[in-house]
Amino acid sequence: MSTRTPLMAGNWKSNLNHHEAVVLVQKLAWTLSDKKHDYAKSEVVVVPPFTDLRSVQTLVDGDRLQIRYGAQDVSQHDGGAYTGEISAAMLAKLGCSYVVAGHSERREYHRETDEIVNAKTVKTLAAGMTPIVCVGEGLDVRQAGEHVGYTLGQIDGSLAGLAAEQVAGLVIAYEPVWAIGTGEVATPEDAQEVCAAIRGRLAETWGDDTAASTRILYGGSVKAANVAAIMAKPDVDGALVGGASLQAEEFAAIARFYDLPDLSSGA
Ligand SMILES: O=C[C@H](O)COP(=O)(O)O
Repeated sequence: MSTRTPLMAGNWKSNLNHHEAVVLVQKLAWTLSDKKHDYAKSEVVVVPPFTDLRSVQTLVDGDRLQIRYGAQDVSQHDGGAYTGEISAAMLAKLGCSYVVAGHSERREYHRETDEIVNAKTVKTLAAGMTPIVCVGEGLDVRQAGEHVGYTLGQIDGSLAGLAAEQVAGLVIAYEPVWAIGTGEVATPEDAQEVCAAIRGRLAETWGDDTAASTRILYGGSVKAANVAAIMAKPDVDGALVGGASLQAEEFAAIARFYDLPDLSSGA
């Protein structure tokens, strides 16, 4: 039986100022508390913009919330003369538990290569935080039937040179680009196919024990209405949620996937 604690991470992207961030985290915490959310059944993480992190830290620490938080990106450099960059040490000091590395929007709009994602992953680990390394194919690759090989190539490049214990502790998010923000959700079988292939590649490269420990998330138009069916798949350990994480009730329901019916089975 899997010992991987499910993880629900809400990537707010470039949404919500620091006042709005406080309101959303308060509502989320209250909703989860009201429903007696079991954090052992799913870990809940918010990933706000950099400008919100200090406010979220103050709220989480002050109210001793069990919600964790992370950053959407990190510099590949240690600090110094890199205007606009935020170093891993700065994020660790703010109490971040997680850092997203190589989200498809960074890969596409900021030309982040696997080498850059690898450097960011290494910096995140060195600073004592957990990387959420994103991979996933675009529509053209999917239509060509090359989605598995393409995604495994991103895994090889993004995780190159890491030790087995580092890979065991990090998180991978499989996000098919064609399903992000489009309302077009991959089927649970689509998600399982690629997540299982990723776990297989981890086993080949770092061994079975490592592969059994690494958490693999699915991302792309996840909502309360579809999360239970996706989470029923054996190699899917959680979700990286975009739009639906901006609404406290909806994200709380996603976090509580274990109480939702799996609508795909007709339940
Ligand atoms: O990081 C989150 C993903 O890009 C998914 O976004 P979405 O849930 O809005 O499709």
